[in-house]
Amino acid sequence: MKVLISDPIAEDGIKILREAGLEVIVKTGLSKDELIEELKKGIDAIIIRSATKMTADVIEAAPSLKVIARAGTGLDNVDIDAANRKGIVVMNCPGGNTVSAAEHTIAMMMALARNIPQATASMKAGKWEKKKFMGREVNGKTLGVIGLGRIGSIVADRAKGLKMRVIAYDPFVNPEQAAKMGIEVMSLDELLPQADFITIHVPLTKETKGFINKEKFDKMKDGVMLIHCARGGIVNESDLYEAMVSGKVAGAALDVFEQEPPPPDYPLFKLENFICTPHLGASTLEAQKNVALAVASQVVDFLVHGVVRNAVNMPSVSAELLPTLKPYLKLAEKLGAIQAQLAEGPVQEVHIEYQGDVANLDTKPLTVALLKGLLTPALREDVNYVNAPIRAKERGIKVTESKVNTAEDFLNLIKVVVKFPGGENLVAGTIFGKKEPRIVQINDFRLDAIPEGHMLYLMNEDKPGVIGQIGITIGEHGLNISRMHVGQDPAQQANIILLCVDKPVPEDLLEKLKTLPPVKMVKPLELV
Ligand SMILES: NC(=O)C1=CN([C@@H]2O[C@H](COP(=O)(O)OP(=O)(O)OC[C@H]3O[C@@H](n4cnc5c(N)ncnc54)[C@H](O)[C@@H]3O)[C@@H](O)[C@H]2O)C=CC1
Ligand SMILES: O=C(O)CCC(=O)C(=O)O
Repeated sequence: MKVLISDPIAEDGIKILREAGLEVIVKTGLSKDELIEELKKGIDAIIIRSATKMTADVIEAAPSLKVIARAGTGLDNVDIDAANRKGIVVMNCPGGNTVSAAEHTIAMMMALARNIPQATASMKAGKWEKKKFMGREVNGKTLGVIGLGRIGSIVADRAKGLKMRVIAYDPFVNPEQAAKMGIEVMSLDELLPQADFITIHVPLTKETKGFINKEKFDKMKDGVMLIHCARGGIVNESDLYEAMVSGKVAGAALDVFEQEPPPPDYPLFKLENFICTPHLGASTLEAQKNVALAVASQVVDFLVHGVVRNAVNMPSVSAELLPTLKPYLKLAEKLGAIQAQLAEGPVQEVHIEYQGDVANLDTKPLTVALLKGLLTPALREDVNYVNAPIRAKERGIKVTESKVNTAEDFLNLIKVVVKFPGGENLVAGTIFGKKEPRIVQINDFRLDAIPEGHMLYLMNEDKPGVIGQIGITIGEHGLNISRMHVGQDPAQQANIILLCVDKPVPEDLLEKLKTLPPVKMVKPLELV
């Protein structure tokens, strides 16, 4: 078995791979064509960090590749859909570099506040510009943390040690749990004008791409300082440039960039109050040792022992059980994803009831798949089929399960109740035939819906002409409806409609649908 290491990892990891009898080829800094050539030489596993881009065409061109392993967290450089199509396992090792990334953030904040990089450059140029580099204390200042996950929480903890007031925006965290850490969770609109320093720790997703833009800079306090060590693309860098030139932002520290490395004429390089590092958040001896050891032992477990750990696209189930569990795993993950997208606030409790045939199976992997579906909209690649229960626990989500031998009107049923502040939702699904997942209940509404692709969930008054009105509005926005499921609740004189559409639902269509008088509620659901 051959392992290609295409980005530098610590020697300790390479040693583990060799000791397990694997042939290790270390070739870093490859161009795309060189990478494809290497992969064609019978490579079974590739170990990458952030520089190697595993795009669809690279993955397609790799004839024997079985696993893509990320020595670190972020998987935005891997086309997971392309890996799924080829049955390639994608794994990462989240957690190993968390402390390093958090410490780097604090280092950037202090360097920014005290002009350390600029003063170093000035002294090395033979100057002594004591007056020029007047700094600021962080003591007593407000730090706004956007994304209170693993890294954000450690940054918050360290900032409290520096006697800062810490406020946070993260719609998926439990505010009570954050309050125990002395962190006040609030809306972004409340956070932006209050923070003296803002630090970003969200993953790069469809929702967070370009998230920190002109509109957000305009709402920030005058003279705010921004630290960004999460992922390039979250901050709109040309809007940041404008905000710095105008003086709105007094200083910015970036570790990650829209383009890595940035082009030589990169505008932000021209600004004195801009400091930067070349994606060094995880570059410590400790983090690199942690992730190299973790990634190497995961690759050995997979190639030598057939055990999958920390995969983002495959659950850990034995080969014999997998065919029976597979349809239920898919259903459970979709139920979790629907619940996440319907919840009107951070999820606090999940109760899963397995009924009928499915109650007689090992339901542990199903609960894990469900939690993965539930947490993926918030955590993306940072949640996988192994760590989903831990991540749910970390976020203070109470998970309970029960089993019943009979399944109401079905042979099998998975019923999920999710509670969030001020409400709860029930979603139930079944497997029709041997493998077809169906959603059969949402709250009081009975229906029969195939959960897949881009969907729209609407609740409307049950009266003539409404469905036509909705259909016309969707058509006017250029979307094609491929399937429609209607559920009725005569008691409430209301319908729910689940529509499958051919592309993601644009914001303006959602806004337009909300203005139709019979429409009581509308939500997009992504079940790709
Ligand atoms: N600079 C570097 O070398 C490193 C960078 N990273 C980056 O840091 C990111 C964060 O890492 P972790 O803290 O381990 O991830 P995490 O998954 O523990 O935390 C991310 C947090 O962001 C929140 N979130 C998601 N979408 C949001 C939104 N739209 N608005 C507000 N909050 C949102 C989630 O609820 C979660 O609490 C990673 O995704 C990775 O891109 C990670 C390691 C090293
Ligand atoms: O491997 C690195 O240097 C970057 C780490 C990182 O960004 C991650 O783990 O998401």
